[in-house]
Amino acid sequence: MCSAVRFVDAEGNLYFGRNLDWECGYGEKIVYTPADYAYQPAFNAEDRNHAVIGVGIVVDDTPLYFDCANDAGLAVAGLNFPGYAQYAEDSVNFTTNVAAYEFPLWVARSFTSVDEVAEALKNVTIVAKQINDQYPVAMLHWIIGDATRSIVVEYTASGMHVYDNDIDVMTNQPEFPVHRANLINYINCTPTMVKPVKWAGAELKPWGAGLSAHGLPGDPNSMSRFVRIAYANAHYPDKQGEKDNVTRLFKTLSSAAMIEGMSAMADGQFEKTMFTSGYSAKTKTYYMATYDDPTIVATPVSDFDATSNKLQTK
Ligand SMILES: C[C@H](CCC(=O)NCCS(=O)(=O)O)[C@H]1CC[C@H]2[C@@H]3[C@H](O)C[C@@H]4C[C@H](O)CC[C@]4(C)[C@H]3C[C@H](O)[C@]12C
Repeated sequence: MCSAVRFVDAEGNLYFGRNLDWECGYGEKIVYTPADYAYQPAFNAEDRNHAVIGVGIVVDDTPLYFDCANDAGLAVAGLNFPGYAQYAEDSVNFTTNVAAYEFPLWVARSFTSVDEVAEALKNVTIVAKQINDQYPVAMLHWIIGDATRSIVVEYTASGMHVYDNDIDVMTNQPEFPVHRANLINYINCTPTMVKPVKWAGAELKPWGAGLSAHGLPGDPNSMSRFVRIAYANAHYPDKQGEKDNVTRLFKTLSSAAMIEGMSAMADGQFEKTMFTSGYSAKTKTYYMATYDDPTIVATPVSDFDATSNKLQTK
């Protein structure tokens, strides 16, 4: 399972992050793609050369991002969507064809805003092409955010779907509209302190804080995590400054984190939050903490050589 969130600080700067929940890692690191890197799109997409930073692996000199952001403050994350995602088997004439493995890179290299991405996606085919035989096509959907808004991109048997994401979170299956509609089941949940009530002759007093959110789902399944992280994100008070907003990012994501032992996958292995990562557009910094080391490591874009044309990792 994975969960993602977007919000802005009191000055309107984007913060965007995700949990990567899986049974194992892929050797992922912070990967920096400088503007002058010679990106060769898999098909006919053009490269508009934004510098990109994010979490991923490098395969055949190509950055395969799990999540990333660019110098314009546009961020994207891929989350599992098996059973629903269905990409085109081959490229389609007169459309921009993008391989699923390069989708986050293509988004972050090419655009400066969510509006621009949404416009371009009207004529995009996402193709089920592998980068090589070692890596199967990952069946994903994506959340894309900037300082103004976020969208969810789902490519299914019925083609491309781009949803306005007015709740600014995402998890896994099912489709975004089902998650969004399911929130209505929880609109009774509020963060207010419950007042004592009288039932017959009895005065019933709350145990303490939190009772007004009774019914908020606590389990790790995707729909429950969506509700929980949406609730956390919607009610977190606005914060000033980098430190408090990075705290907000990691605390909000921790509300949907997977703890080893709570949830086994089909192969019997437990899922856990392998890492939590996120981007601050205010300071152009990528942050990351892993399951085994919760220390949040900050990697500013300025740590890399922007004048080089080589991929750089940390
Ligand atoms: C496993 C990750 C998704 C985690 C997630 O959503 N888990 C949910 C579990 S569940 O189904 O809901 O149970 C996804 C997110 C990004 C994916 C990676 C990126 O797409 C980049 C490459 C793409 C290649 O095609 C495959 C390897 C890969 C390196 C992918 C491996 C894996 O599929 C990743 C790491």
